[in-house]
Amino acid sequence: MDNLREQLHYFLFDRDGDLLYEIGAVAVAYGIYKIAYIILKNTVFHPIPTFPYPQTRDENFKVIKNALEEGTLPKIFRPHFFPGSTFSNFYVITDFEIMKEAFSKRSMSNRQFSERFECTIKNMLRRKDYHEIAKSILDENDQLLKNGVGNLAGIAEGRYDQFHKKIRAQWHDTMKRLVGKNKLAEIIQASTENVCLHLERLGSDPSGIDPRRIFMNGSINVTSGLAFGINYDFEDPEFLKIADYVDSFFVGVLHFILKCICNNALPLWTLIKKNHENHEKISQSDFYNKLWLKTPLKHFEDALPLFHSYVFKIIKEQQKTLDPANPRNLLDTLLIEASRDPEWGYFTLAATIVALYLAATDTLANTLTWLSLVLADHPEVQEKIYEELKSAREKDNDLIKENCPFTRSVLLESRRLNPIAETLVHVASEDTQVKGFTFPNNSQIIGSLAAVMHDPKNFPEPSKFIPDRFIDENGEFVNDPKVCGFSVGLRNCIGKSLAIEEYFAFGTSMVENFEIKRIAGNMDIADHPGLRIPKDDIRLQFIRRKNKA
Ligand code: HEM
Repeated sequence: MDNLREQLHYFLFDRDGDLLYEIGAVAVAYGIYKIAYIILKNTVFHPIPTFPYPQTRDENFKVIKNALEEGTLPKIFRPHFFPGSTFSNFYVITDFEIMKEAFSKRSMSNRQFSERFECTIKNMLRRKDYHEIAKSILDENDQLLKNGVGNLAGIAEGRYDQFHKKIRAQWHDTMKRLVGKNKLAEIIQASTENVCLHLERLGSDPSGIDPRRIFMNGSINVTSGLAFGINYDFEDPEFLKIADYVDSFFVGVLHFILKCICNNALPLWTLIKKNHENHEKISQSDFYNKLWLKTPLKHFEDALPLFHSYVFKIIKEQQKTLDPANPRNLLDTLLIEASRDPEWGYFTLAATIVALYLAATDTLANTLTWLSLVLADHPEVQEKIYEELKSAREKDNDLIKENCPFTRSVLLESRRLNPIAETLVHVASEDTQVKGFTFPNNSQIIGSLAAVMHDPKNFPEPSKFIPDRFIDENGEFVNDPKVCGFSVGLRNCIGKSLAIEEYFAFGTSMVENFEIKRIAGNMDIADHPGLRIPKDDIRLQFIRRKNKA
């Protein structure tokens, strides 16, 4: 013991040399070792390679396509958006089987949502006097008002938990009920007629139009039909208001998501704002809001109370005639649920309906716009569809899908050739094994649907438009699940079957009623940060057919 004490004394005080220097040297060596360890672990020894994944969809698609052609696209990779992402826990899956297995797991079916996300939303609601708005419209004794804001994770947010499953179940129940009563077909038919009316009015102009706005309106109207049972005329001032809210949301939604991500990712939590007399705490969210104040984020945050107020007014109206035994539309179903489940607060309910408007609009409008472009380039395909629809109608005036194999093949091929979106971000809620690889807890995962649909292993000559790609030797249409534009698994697109119905109805009426000609633009992809969509210089002419089918 004495020996040890002596040795320590010698080491610290008696020998030559500067102790601080030595401690410093050890610390630096340890630091270098740690950095080298992290770099090597995340590069050379990481089981998943990094790969470029540009932000804008035009660049992104180019990179993915090239890699698929060269056979160099990894089945899973970590995107290098910027150098630091080598160390991030972000993954992109490009292989269909891996994606299917991953997204069928509950632990891989969450969205990003956290206490900080909730705070961002709460702060926004506070700034907008949201509670006062709801109070001024809804009745004082309204159960919805008593429930408060409710669960802040709407239909496209939050964990894959009991509440999320309930929302999905209620949506699908409503759909089934409406299909059973033939209501859904009526709603879509009414919108289809409106779409054709406007294509004729505006699209016959020889200089052509970008038809997106008309398709967007068609989709907005279907959502209004489902949610509230209202079929608007596209020029109705109430309808124009909704279309305006939807537009404002699109201008700002990416900024809002960016703000939530910054809030979630950065360590900064509360700042102290000093003003002359007192110290006031401001949250990180308020701080970013000040930075973003004059940007499109403002459009988003300003549109939110307006859009929600609109929903509150309809709620108040609809409650007067609500029959709990006989829900007429989605809003009725949700109001009945809110009367027994306090998680359904006024924010949850309005946000769910607004999310459906948003999710349904841009996606479907651009899918239809790609279809119109493809058809414009292939007049012979238009004619073949036209003839098929004509004879299908002769058999049965209601268009029975089974009688239209070629049409269905073309519709599916256009969706395959022109995928609109990748999946939203999925978040792992625990370490999860998928085909031998462990996605760590909290990792974020995107499924590249474009990669699956353009992989030559899944679809030979994937860049070619092959109209009868999905017709078998007996002339029957055969669906292929690898055309997976609605994603796969537990968190796939909730509106998939509705979108397919709308796409069929709008697409077939377009060909039955018009010859489509391209006047300007091409198939180039816009430099959009979220969706893979045509550029806005496209112009198409819709010439009314003389012998309508
Ligand atoms: C052609 C049209 C559409 C396409 C290509 C499309 C595609 C997608 C995709 C790729 C996702 C992400 C799935 C994932 O992260 O795994 C999604 C989610 C979603 N879609 Fe669609 N969609 C379309 C139309 C619609 C329609 C018409 C509605 C509703 C009326 C809708 C409602 C939603 C909702 C609510 C989500 C979020 C689901 C969740 O987080 O649980 N979509 N959609």
